[in-house]
Amino acid sequence: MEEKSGMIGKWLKKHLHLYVAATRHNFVLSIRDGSVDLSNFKKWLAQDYIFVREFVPFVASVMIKASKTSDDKNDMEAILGGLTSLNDEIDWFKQEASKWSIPLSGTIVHKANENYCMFLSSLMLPEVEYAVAITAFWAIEAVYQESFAHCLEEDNKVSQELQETCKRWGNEKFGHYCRSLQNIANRCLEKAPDHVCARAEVAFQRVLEHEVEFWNMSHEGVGKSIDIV
Ligand SMILES: Cc1ncc(CNC=O)c(N)n1
Repeated sequence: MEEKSGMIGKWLKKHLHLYVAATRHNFVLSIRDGSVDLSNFKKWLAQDYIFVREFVPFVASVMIKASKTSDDKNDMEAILGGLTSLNDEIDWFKQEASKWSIPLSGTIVHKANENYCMFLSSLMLPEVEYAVAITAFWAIEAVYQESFAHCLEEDNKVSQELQETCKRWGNEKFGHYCRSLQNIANRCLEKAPDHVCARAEVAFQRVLEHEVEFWNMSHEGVGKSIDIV
């Protein structure tokens, strides 16, 4: 009998080092302690805008899988809620980019970003089970929620101009949303056959690895990027 925290609770313990690497990355800690280099922040913002635009069809594909396979109609509605908030999010990125005068069009896609987006595409394939897709979706959201909630803890030294970014993902409402995704994923995993659970666990680890690479990229030069026409 799985303990209350379910399969994901077990994986969070088993892969704690990777989860901490993704949610307490030096880039995140530098935002929290106010030492972040603004040029690194701007690099991250421009790349994340590209990522979120690729994330939208991925979330739509999870919603389609939910509509086809889930036994609980709330799943699709929860995922639809996430999709609609991404609509506001893209507008927010455009406003932030103009505030920082970051030209969004023509941004060179960094290799780590391109790899992450290719991973998202692989999860959109119809043969990828819903339990695998919803686990990856939860993990992607949870990494940002945990990272930016950490930045908002008391005794943080986040600069005034970065407060809004931290609040975007670090707020309690998004935290509640991530917990609802976690519950949906756990319910799916409880019912999934072992080989599907194994695939979901691998997807969870891959998300964490890609998130670490994504944070790393804001430290490196743009050298390792490629042109996407
Ligand atoms: C690289 C990455 N991972 C997770 C998120 C959070 N989800 C949508 O906003 C994000 N924006 N970017």
